Amino acid sequence: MLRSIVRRTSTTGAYLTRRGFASESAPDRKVAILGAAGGIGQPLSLLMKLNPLVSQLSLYDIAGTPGVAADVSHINTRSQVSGFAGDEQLGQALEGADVVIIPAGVPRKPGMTRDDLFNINAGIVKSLCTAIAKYCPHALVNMISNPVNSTVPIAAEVFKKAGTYDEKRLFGVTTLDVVRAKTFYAGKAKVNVADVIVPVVGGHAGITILPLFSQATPKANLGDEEIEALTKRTQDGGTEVVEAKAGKGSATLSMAYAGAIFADACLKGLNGVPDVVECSFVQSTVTDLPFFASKVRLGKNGVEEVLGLGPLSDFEKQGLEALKPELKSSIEKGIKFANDN
Ligand SMILES: NC(=O)c1ccc[n+]([C@@H]2O[C@H](COP(=O)([O-])OP(=O)(O)OC[C@H]3O[C@@H](n4cnc5c(N)ncnc54)[C@H](O)[C@@H]3O)[C@@H](O)[C@H]2O)c1
Ligand SMILES: O=C(O)C[C@H](O)C(=O)O
Repeated sequence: MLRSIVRRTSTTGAYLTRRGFASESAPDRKVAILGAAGGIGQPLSLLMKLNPLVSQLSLYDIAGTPGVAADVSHINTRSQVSGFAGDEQLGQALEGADVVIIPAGVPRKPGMTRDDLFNINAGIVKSLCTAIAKYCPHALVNMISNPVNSTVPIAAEVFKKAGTYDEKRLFGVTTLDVVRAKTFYAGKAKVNVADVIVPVVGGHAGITILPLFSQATPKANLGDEEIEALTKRTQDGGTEVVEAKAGKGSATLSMAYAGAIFADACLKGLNGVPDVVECSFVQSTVTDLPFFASKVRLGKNGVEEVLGLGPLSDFEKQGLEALKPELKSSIEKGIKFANDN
């Protein structure tokens, strides 16, 4: 009976009734956002408040979250919103969370690399992950804070030390690379952007971002130079925004969108929706590197399957070999930091 009036939408993953309201049958899910008062955190809080799969939305930052939470809480959607500020409230913010999204930390200014953020963000991520291990060790962790190529290995080491590490539950969010690759490809190939699928593999910084345009659909007859330009633009997408913002930070709105897409996919997987596949930077055996971004099938326990790369063009094969040394050293830097500090 319930089945006949409830449908799952493929675009939002929402459980909707015929009238479009969130169904009571969607299980309760708590989502916590750490860094919720920031440039990404605020629009991401808004987008997660709009997601009918969320029943409890917990907004944490060092300051400013009571205001963000009061504001967002007036939106007439399913979730109950709470704001938490300061160290002493972090435990409460995390307790019982199914998904924790982390956009906490400093963003780039023009002229900086993501690795230049390491000194500040590594410590922030380490302390937040220590609290996750204590208060919600089974949550799926969506790491947005840069440099993702190092912050994910830091998180893994923190969880290992705490005895809570489960490689199926830790994700570096690389969805913005996919979002950009889709947009830029659609523009060049003159196809409907809503139809475009492009995997992006590797990591999340410069040349470690490797879009696989040879696998893009709908197919288009783009020449080598066009593919090279699209690849470079995708790799430099973050820098394009940093420069345009001229000192006022990096991508926030497109990142909030991408973060909301990825968190929604995690929630769908937890809820048992089949065939939920997104690219993410995860523990991996796809290459000889311990962490690598590729397509991942999401399920009730997080990562259900890390999918392989599929056939690569010669240009992509070269890109794959070229990215490995940088990605390896960023991973090692994260592991070393977590073990030395
Ligand atoms: N993965 C990606 O694709 C991607 C995309 C864009 C930005 N980022 C990264 O996301 C991070 C945040 O970017 P932003 O533009 O939102 O920055 P922001 O400075 O606007 O916001 C960061 C927020 O984190 C908070 N914060 C700092 N320390 C904290 C702590 N210990 N606990 C909780 N919150 C804390 C700050 O108070 C602030 O509100 C940066 O590291 C940026 O490089 C990643
Ligand atoms: O570029 C940045 O510093 C932020 C983020 O990683 C992005 O890709 O936009």
